[in-house]
Amino acid sequence: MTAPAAPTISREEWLAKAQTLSEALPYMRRYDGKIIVVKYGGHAMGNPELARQFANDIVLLKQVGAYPIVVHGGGPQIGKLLDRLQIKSEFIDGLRVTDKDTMEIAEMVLSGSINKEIVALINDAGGDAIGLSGKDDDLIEARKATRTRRDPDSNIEKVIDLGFVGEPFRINPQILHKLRNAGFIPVIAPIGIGEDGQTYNINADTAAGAIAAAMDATRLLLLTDVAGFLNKEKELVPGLSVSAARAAIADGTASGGMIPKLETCMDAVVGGVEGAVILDGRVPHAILLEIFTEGGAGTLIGTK
Ligand SMILES: Nc1ncnc2c1ncn2[C@@H]1O[C@H](COP(=O)(O)OP(=O)(O)O)[C@@H](O)[C@H]1O
Ligand SMILES: CC(=O)N[C@@H](CCC(=O)OP(=O)(O)O)C(=O)O
Repeated sequence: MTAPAAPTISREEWLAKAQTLSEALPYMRRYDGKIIVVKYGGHAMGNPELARQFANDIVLLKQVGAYPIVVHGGGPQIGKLLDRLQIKSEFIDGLRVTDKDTMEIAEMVLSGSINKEIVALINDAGGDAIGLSGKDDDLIEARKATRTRRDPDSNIEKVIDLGFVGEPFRINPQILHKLRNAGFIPVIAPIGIGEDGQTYNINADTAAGAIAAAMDATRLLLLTDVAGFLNKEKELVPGLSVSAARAAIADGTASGGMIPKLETCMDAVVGGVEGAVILDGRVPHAILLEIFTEGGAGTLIGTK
């Protein structure tokens, strides 16, 4: 693709910007050579201006020497198409129960329209983005995920069938290293491939966490539509230990989509990622605020 035409700027305007840029540069070198996995949630994608800023920020990370990898969701967009087709959808612990028809729609939406929309946005911002799903070069090998529930009457633990919901069991990151060396920004749809060739629908947070751990990422950022993890009083919690995150799931403070987010962050930091952060994709330049400022943004899940 040809690079977008660069706008022109007057000498005076440029001098003002250059001053700010040269002052900001030392802070921006902080992630030089580091891998940052950014999960871009379906809810965070709604606003075109914020989407354009998101793409600019990803390109900026690349330009200051980091290797950004985007893993995207698209839950609301899958939901809309299912509604139009009058296919009912149910969530258990934040996971969409996925039958054969739902799997087909989820793959079309994730690997098709959404993946290409994000690729185009990043390319428009001047990056070299390339779209992949977990099927490309067997990037995400998955197997069937299950959840259990304790029956309150019998007190017996029952297995719940989620259909074609997958969980990653092996990441083959070679393609991501090759793309890094070639200067590309990967944009990954959370679709997995089973050993038997079955297609699996993977929660995008889970997919991002598995990629971050396999790539030894420095940061995993989960962009969503809330300020971060909120406590019972609905206040933002800036930092959470792994044990506190586990307790929040057990006592119900975290519910729905927050459950896979916290599970992902816990797995990522235990798996060696330095910091995993849940942050508000509705805030302008949320990624840059988190990456470059001392206090960061959102909720940081750490090992302590
Ligand atoms: N303790 C909590 N703090 C913040 N959000 C929570 C909490 N518990 C449940 N949630 C829900 O989790 C949602 C985020 O998950 P989800 O809808 O899956 O986002 P995304 O599409 O960005 O992945 C929030 O919008 C909120 O409704
Ligand atoms: C198994 C499962 O729940 N898969 C998700 C995949 C997309 C996703 O996770 O999108 P968000 O991050 O925007 O919610 C789904 O079908 O909605």
